[in-house]
Amino acid sequence: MFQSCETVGTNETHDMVSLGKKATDSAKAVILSLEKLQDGREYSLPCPCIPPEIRVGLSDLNPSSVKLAKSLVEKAVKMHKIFAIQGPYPVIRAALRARGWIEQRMPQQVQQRQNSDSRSNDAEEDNSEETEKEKEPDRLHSLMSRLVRNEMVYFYWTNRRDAICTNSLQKEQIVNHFAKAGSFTTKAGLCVNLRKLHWFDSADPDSFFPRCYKLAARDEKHAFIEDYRRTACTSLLKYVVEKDQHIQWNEICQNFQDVQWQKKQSKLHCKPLVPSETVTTALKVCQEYLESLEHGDIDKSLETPQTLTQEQWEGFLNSYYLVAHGRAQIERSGNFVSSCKAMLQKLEKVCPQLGIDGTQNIWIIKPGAKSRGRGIKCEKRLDQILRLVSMDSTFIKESKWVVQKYIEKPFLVHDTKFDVRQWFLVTDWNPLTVWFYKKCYLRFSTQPYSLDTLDSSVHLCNNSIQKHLRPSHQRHRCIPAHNMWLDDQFKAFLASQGKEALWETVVVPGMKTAVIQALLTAQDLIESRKNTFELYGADFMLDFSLHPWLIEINASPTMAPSTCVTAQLCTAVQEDTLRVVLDRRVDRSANTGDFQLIYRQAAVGVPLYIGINLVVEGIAVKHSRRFQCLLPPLKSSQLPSSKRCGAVKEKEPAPEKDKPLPKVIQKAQENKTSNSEATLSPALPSEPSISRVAFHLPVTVLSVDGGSNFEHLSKKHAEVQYHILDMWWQYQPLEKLKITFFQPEEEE
Ligand SMILES: Nc1ncnc2c1ncn2[C@@H]1O[C@H](COP(=O)(O)OP(=O)(O)OP(=O)(O)O)[C@@H](O)[C@H]1O
Repeated sequence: MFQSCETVGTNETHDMVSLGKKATDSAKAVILSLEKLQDGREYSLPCPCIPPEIRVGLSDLNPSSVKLAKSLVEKAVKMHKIFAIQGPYPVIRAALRARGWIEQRMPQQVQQRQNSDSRSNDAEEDNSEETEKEKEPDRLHSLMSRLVRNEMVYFYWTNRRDAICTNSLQKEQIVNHFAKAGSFTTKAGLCVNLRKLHWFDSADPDSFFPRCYKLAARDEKHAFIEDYRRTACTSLLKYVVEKDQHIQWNEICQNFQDVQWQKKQSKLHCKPLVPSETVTTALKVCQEYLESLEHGDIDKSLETPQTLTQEQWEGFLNSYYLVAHGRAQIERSGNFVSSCKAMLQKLEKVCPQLGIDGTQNIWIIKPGAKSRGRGIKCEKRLDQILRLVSMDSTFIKESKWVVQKYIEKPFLVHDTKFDVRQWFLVTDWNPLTVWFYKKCYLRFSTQPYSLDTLDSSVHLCNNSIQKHLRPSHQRHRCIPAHNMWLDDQFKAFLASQGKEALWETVVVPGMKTAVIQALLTAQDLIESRKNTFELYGADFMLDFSLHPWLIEINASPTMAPSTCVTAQLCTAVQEDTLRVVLDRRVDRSANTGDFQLIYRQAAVGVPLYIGINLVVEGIAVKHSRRFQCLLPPLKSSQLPSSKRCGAVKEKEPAPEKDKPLPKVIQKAQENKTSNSEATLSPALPSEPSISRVAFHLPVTVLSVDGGSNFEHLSKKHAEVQYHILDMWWQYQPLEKLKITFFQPEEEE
């Protein structure tokens, strides 16, 4: 289970020693528990890390072993301790067995399917060696597995949700995947969902998630092109400012008769000159963008010509490429330095991502639902980006490609790029309950960071890519050959730079906030189920000021002990997950290891069910004859006395389609004002008939209190709104929902 490292520095050696010790300790613990087992005092079973000599072999299966197996099975069945695992998770298996659980083997096909699968998690990176070890027969466990083959499984750990049939799950069965998590565990899902953040939090997703577009959607493609062009403008301004600083520095060098500099200068003079209008155009576009953010463009008529025509944009981008990628010079660029600086300062206040943009306008193009760096490419020219996705044959089929702004100025360790793998655990979606792992690890690139090449070996830090590459000779020797660091090693590095405090004040809080915000935006879409939990692996990058940027969230993050770093941390995170989801169920004060509860929503009370499905109360819009309700009316006598009201106006029921519509009381009162309000009191949120509620109100909904996902509320007719109510009720039962209607203009 614990593999040796290719190169281990002092720290790693220490880690391995402690790991080795851990393994021996756990073997000793198992021997002890086996000894206890003989006395019949404690039930605990050997785990796969036990040396073969103490494993129970076939010859050991004498009548007394069989008797022992039977009694253990009997006890496990009585205590509902039967588990099943799909995928290479020896740590989970060992930890469950140590708790007295007995495994029911999953059918062979389910186990095999995992290997051929290529979904959006990165679990397939897991080493086959572990799987081989798993196959090593352990006769006593095999016997017990056979004995429990017809028992109900109480704990499933799989690396894919569809490995088990979730429809037939009993309430008390625990599973490690929620349904519909793709809304934030796929690149396209995260890209789309984070835009809804304003409904849940005042935070701006642009402050922690690099802007991202789904290229297959026409409007998104258009938005991307606009973004690309605007970024070319800001990048040009940055270039002018940085160039000036560079020249100033070179002048200092020149004073010291730096020959190297002179050589470079002469080379530079051979480069083409780009007209200074390129900079004035960029400044103009930026100015207009600033005005549009302040809605200064709102009164412009649609006929007002755009800043640049398509052809002018092409001309501008060509000049920009010559400067930023070809290192051409800009005519009299020195004259624009102060205006470029001033414009960038203004933009900084309103564009939270200006800091991660460099001068090159690089974007990273990712297939929507793949993992381990497959199909990812960095590009810097607009035409190349668009051509890449449109020419790729998979693009036509795969409508989920996303293009994301590349973080051009990451925080580097000894000039090497890295990203951070951070785990978190969700144990409930309603109320949302999130556990953050206190430990994480860094994954380095094998090559020194440079924007002169856009090769994956430099820019993608996935272990599945980097493990095949030989580390560059230029890379600093502090970075180990296995390309990983524990968070503690990074903290030590920060300390050496005088930045130690930033880990606790900037990096960790930033990662926690990003995780919570990503989950909040997905909450309404996830199928919540009690006795379900899910461990996720979020990837972050740090910018030059150590601010974390969320790159993606993986369901079923890899647990492969591929290096000494992952061997240590993946083992720990799996054991701690079981502490949270199993030990804490029976003892609220149980040790949760390195998991820290960081978010728990206030519990949402389920309204008392009083036999009524839905109550609509409120003040009808003026001219209530136009109020049409498609719900079947209740006869007055059917109403509870408190709800009977002379003003109730019963409408013709809508023709029934396939199933009976819910009972609804509609209570409306005439009102003299043109505004109107209605309060809806939902019944049990699980009541399926809620989804049939439909209102046809010729009104515009102005505001909704207590709501969550009301994206479409500005739409004119409330038919759209019933769809929203439908979604909302499923996940967030509220006692009251107040909707303010606006009286529309009278129809002719
Ligand atoms: N916007 C970005 N800016 C800079 N680097 C990025 C960006 N997005 C991704 N990367 C780099 O590319 C790598 C792969 O990206 P990403 O995690 O999105 O892909 P993946 O194939 O799902 O990887 P995994 O399965 O390991 O999570 C990241 O680990 C990171 O090093």
